[in-house]
Amino acid sequence: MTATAGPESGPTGQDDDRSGRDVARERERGREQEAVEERYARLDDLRRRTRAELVAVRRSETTGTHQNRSERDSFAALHEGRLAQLDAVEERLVFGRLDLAGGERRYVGRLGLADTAQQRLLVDWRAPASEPFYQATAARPGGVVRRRHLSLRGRSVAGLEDDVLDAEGLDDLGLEALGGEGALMSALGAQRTGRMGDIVATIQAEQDAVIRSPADGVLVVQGGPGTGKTAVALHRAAFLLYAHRERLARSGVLVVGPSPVFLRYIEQVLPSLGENGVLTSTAGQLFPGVDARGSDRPAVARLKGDDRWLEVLRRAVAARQRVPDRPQRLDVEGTAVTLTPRAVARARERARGSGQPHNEARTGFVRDLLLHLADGVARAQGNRLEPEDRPGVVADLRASRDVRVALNLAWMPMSPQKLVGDLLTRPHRLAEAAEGLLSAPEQALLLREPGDPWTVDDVPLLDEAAEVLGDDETGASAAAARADDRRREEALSLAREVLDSGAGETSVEGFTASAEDLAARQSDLGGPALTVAERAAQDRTWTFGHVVVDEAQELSPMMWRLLVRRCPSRSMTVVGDLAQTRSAAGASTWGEVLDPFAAGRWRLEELTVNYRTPRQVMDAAAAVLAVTGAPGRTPTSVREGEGPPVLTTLPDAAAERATLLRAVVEDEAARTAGGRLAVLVPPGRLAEAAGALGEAVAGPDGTPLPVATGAGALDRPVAVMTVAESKGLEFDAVVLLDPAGVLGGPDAEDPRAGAHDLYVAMTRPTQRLHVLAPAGLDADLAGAITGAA
Ligand SMILES: Nc1ncnc2c1ncn2[C@@H]1O[C@H](COP(=O)(O)OP(=O)(O)OP(=O)(O)O)[C@@H](O)[C@H]1O
Repeated sequence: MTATAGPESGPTGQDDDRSGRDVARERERGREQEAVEERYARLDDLRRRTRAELVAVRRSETTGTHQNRSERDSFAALHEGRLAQLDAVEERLVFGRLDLAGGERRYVGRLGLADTAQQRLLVDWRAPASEPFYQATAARPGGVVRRRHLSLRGRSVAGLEDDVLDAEGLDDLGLEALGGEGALMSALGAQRTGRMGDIVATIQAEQDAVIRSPADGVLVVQGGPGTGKTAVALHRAAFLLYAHRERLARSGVLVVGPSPVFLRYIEQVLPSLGENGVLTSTAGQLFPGVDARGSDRPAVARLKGDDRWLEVLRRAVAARQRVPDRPQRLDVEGTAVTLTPRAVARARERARGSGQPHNEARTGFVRDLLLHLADGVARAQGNRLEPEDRPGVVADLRASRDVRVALNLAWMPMSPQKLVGDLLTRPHRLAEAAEGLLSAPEQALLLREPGDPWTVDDVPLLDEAAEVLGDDETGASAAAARADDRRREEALSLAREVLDSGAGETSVEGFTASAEDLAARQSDLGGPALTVAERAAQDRTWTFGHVVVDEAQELSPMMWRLLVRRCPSRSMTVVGDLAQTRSAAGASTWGEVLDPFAAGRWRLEELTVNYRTPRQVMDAAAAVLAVTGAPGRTPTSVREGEGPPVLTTLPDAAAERATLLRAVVEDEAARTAGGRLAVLVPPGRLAEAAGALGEAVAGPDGTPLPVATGAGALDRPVAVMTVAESKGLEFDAVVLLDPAGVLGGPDAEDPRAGAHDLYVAMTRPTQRLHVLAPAGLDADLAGAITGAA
């Protein structure tokens, strides 16, 4: 049962004419306004106090020791962080109220607040006490009599909506079910802004169960388009940070998304939930120092994602540990010594036997051979090598060019970039490592020009190579990492002492300064105060407390290996939709992907309701999947739309095509006045579409509406992008150019990929889809698009 009291149901005439019910509603809204104001007043008060504390810390004298300065900077950073969190919750601070059977009333909001007497004013949406707000139903009220949604405009209560879960338990108010637009519907009907927003006020029960699911193991969230997978994954990250703050503040949370544009699309969600410390990254950015943007052709991507590469890389490294064919004469300060294959083979055997990675094992290899050669130098000079002479002789050997060259040829120190780069650009290197593993045609496919940029598909190869190679600074960075760990431990115990003294108190739930927060800052002794996320981004060996992977169906087995290295605890949230897989290296079942590294440790949850795409458009997208031979389970749309997609035939002549495209875009822009529009195209049509639309189209009132492609597209009213770029995004209206072109590419060998691309494109709009197709479109496909099939 739902009752609403919003502006539309408010007073319409003179006071005298108001029905008793209107008066009751108005009075109720007034009461809620008071409650809301009290909570904002408390928030303002906390902001003032935090600001004052920050000023005091900044002004405080320190005795000037390194430790004191560091402590002061850490507290300053902590207050700054808290202030940012308090500022982030301004909008819709309070959005719900629970009335419980025993008479208790709980306000639910974006953070927890208590008054000066420690009486609870507001419950954080993530706290257990808020759970019934999302979970209670009429069938299972769980002690909830009424759930109230409050909608705010600024700090004013603009509307109330009640779910009466237990009419028996209700008191005097007696709001009747008006069945008006609920909070959810109005959230879904709102115009898009180009950026994803949070959904705290309207999380649905099936989504809430996923968000609050325990942190351990791999949670796979499978769901069709628009089911809120991305929203749920981000809210889950915020929930886990709340529920496990101690642990996660120190180890960090990583969110992996499909593209830089997507990361920009979601960038405001976590900060708006008061969480700033999460590292977001594309798969192409997961190897520090490399920012891979492009992908390989599907056949190449599939090959690079294959775990045969483990053996290829192992062999490629082994091939850099070489025993010379014959003895070599080396000049050491005028003395000739001989390096025999036997000596090299023995040293290699021992170094390999150490079990260390290549670059680290090299230290032992070199030491062995230098000692061996030192004996040779002494013998050549007719002496016995005395222990005290050894360092001098070894220094001579190290200075000898001949010795350096010989040792490098036998065991070359190597970077991952060099190892993988050589394999991809030098046929003989690849052949030597891939013999019997990759066929000659496969090897030919992999080869590319030297100097070509790294691709996303190269990233897991680089990371795997780094594992086999180890540190190339002969252990220097490992030692640095160990020193770092030591500093972190020291900082942690210092932070605990500081907190034990009571200096970190706050009355904001969930914002309690933890020793880990402080330690995370303080361990940057001497350097700029890096956050955990910033440090993690620079460190390939960083292990995160939790990893969230969006669009996970696209990742190859090699990429999964990389992710597991970043999160050995396997506390992961993996969201995706197998029906949207476009990468040739991606998944067709979750078991196939997850069993190799998390057998028995992953669980599947499904989301079944599409909150984005209107019903008629979703039906058409499902029909398209069916006729293109890639049927899959599709979600049910929660909203009715204006109608099925419109299909218009494109003329043959280029100029006429451009005119039509422009006219359609201008018409759609007029209908979505102020909203966001996307023109989605197969890659081969990007230039044509961008050229036809130019820098702007005419807006409804004649003002120009800017058009953009690429990274800037999200901020413009009209975005022109390929279907691949539109993954995970949404727009009020979509104009889809050339569906057969989308279907025919990108991978002729894998028709599934084209069908899934078309499905992705068709499910991006929240309002309308207009398809423009060249003449001769397959009749079944046309029927499916227009809903006639
Ligand atoms: N409970 C909710 N309340 C309000 N809006 C919601 C809710 N759940 C989802 N949405 C909205 O629905 C839209 C789709 O959500 P989201 O992008 O997370 O879906 P998705 O499953 O990741 O989609 P896709 O796989 O197609 O990219 C977003 O605008 C999101 O804000």
